[in-house]
Amino acid sequence: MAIHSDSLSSAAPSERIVAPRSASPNEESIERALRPRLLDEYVGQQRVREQLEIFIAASKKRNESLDHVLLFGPPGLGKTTLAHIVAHEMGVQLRQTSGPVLERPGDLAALLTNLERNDVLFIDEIHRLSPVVEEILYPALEDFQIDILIGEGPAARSVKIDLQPFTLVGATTRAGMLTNPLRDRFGIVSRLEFYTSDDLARIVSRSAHLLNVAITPDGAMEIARRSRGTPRIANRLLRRVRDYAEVKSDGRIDTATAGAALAMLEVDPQGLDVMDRKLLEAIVHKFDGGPVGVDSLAAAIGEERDTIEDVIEPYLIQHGYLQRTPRGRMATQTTWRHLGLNAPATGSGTPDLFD
Ligand SMILES: Nc1ncnc2c1ncn2[C@@H]1O[C@H](COP(=O)(O)OP(=O)(O)OP(=O)(O)O)[C@@H](O)[C@H]1O
Ligand SMILES: [Mg+2]
Repeated sequence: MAIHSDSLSSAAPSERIVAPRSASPNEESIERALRPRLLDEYVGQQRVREQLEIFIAASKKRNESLDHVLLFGPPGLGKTTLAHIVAHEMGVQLRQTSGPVLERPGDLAALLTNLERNDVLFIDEIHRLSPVVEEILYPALEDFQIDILIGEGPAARSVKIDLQPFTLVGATTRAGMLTNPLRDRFGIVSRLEFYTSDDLARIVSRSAHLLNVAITPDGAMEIARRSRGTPRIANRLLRRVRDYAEVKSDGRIDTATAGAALAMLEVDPQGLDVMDRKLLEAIVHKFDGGPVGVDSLAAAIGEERDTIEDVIEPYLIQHGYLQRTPRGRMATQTTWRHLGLNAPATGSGTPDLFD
């Protein structure tokens, strides 16, 4: 199966300015610098924030580890950020790993046995844990114990090891790909939503402040509106707009500079970028508006299926540009209009549900 986290960074020619995945080590270090450290600084996601605030306060009061937390939602919405915040608010250390990195049961056992009381173990891309590693995790999550096999062949015996109580924070873009036994072991399951423009404008202003960039509230809103509901994209657009403003004017970002810079970056006023338009145009022009299966679509635009499903599609579906039906993906009236086309009359493949 394709590894979606790599598909974008390796696909330099089609690297999207609004691709939510972090593209480079350089960007990662900037992300770290912009990452809020406390729940209070974490903008938006009010429901998730309120829940965590209560559960964290209660566990601290009882001096217990926080219940295991599953965070899911599209890339760039703040899952890693939230995992770090949980550890910070709990006043404990965070150990970080990811599903594909944990190849053998011993890898996980080593991590688990090194945890200190109430620590947070953060497993990113937890849907990609191998079944043998997942097996080790079950008793660890339930009873803070692991069973490991020592020796080989007939002399092999299983030994129980007690662990310190800890909190697993799992993150995934695909909650549907988690096995039921694993999902059932999370006491707190939080779904992150796309951010509103107001929330993103606050994030842009905060980041601008940290980066020492002068920006007007309107300029921040202009960037926010075109960020596909995603803080990672908002921060990335902010940096590119800053470059533009420094070269083309006095460095200050207002509506006009933001608009001009974003137009240059081919992010349209609705925040859709080249890849979004390519996908929508393929459905409309090559498949008469659909329905078209995701594999055919992937082949038509030269993208991985996973990238379409994880990265491109969720936002388009939520904003009514795309409809997912049992027979495949379909363009909507909004899509035709967005591409400056007249939608075909009802009955020719485009649902009229949206008008
Ligand atoms: N609620 C928030 N408030 C302020 N900034 C945020 C928020 N959420 C995310 N960010 C910013 O967006 C960037 C990306 O967030 P993060 O790395 O946590 O996303 P993610 O959900 O883990 O993505 P992925 O699925 O790719 O791992 C962070 O560096 C942070 O600066
Ligand atoms: Mg992450």
